[in-house]
Amino acid sequence: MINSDEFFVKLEEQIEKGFPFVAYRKPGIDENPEYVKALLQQDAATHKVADYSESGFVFSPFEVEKGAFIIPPESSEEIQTEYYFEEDHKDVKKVDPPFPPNQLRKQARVEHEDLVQKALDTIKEGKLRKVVLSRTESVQHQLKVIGIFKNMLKKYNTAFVYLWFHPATGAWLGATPETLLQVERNKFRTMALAGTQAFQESTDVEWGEKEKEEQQIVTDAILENLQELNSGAGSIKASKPYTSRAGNLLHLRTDISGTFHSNSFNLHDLIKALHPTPAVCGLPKEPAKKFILKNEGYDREFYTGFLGELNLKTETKRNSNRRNQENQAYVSISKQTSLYVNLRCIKLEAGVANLFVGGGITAGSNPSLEWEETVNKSHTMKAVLVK
Ligand SMILES: C=C(O[C@H]1C=CC=C(C(=O)O)[C@@H]1O)C(=O)O
Repeated sequence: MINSDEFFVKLEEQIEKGFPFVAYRKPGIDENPEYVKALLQQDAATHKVADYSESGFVFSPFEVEKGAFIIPPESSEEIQTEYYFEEDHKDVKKVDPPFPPNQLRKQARVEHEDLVQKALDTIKEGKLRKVVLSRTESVQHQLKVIGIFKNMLKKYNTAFVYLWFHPATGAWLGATPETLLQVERNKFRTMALAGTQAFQESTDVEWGEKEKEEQQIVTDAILENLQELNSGAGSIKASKPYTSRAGNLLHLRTDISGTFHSNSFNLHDLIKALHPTPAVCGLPKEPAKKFILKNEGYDREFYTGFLGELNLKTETKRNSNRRNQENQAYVSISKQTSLYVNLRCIKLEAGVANLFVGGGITAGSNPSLEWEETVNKSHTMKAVLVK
């Protein structure tokens, strides 16, 4: 454990040297949200994932076939610090930087609404049931990359918060509420997260039919894909859908977990079965992906890809006996995979932050409400770009 000033200086030094690194904090109060970890690669080499038997921190684009990056622990220094979430930072201010100019915003609105309308027409023709459509927005920012990362850590304690830097990808940051996959031995967990409304003081809210359906499509598709993969072996459980908060937003969420018989378990197959879920792509998967690539009109790059620890050896210290006066601790070492969907993310370029926002379109969608939803989602990122 090093102090946080030293930790952030080390990240800055990596950027100066042009060496890849990732710094991140996992979500959840019971999983020590105050620990921020980093893997600092000791050279500028590019490592790519071949078959997911590798170990390290993986960073995959939406189109996995373009190749996922990995930072391997054996070429990296691992550091850790404590950095606290600040209660008084948790309200997400509606920050609206004066950029892009109004004219461009109007144009962006028209373009997004036209795109949604095109999806609605395709849904009506029966070619798609759901498609997730997104856009990117460029915003000027006053803070340096480390300052933006600190803001994310302070504001979003229930998200997976990260800063990734690689000379081949540039700097990406995010605070994502969505787990793609967690695996320990032959147990796994995932979630179906979809449906959005603005948070207004309470998580005890009603959901419309459109949001319920949009989320149910994600749950059903995940369960179906997992069952096919598992061919009846082991068990898969799903919770009831419930409301989950992510900054200034609320989503509908179903937790899914299961076990595989160890001999039928292959991490790569599991990832292929899940990514991209209809929470970021659509249903049926292939036509939805084609629609996105053909019509969105920009390259998603790493937005709606996934990232996180892959087969990473993790030490957990536990007290062997709480009443033991000597407070003896034992260390258990396990291989962990914790992957998250890259949502609510920013790609930083000199002076400009590119934000990525999208939403699920089904037969019940309304183009202007879909635009509003992307605007609401953009506040998650805009709020960390200012002092
Ligand atoms: C695609 C995004 O969110 C997904 C995750 C949660 C809720 C969503 C929705 O309500 O449409 C999206 O499926 C995004 O934030 O850019």
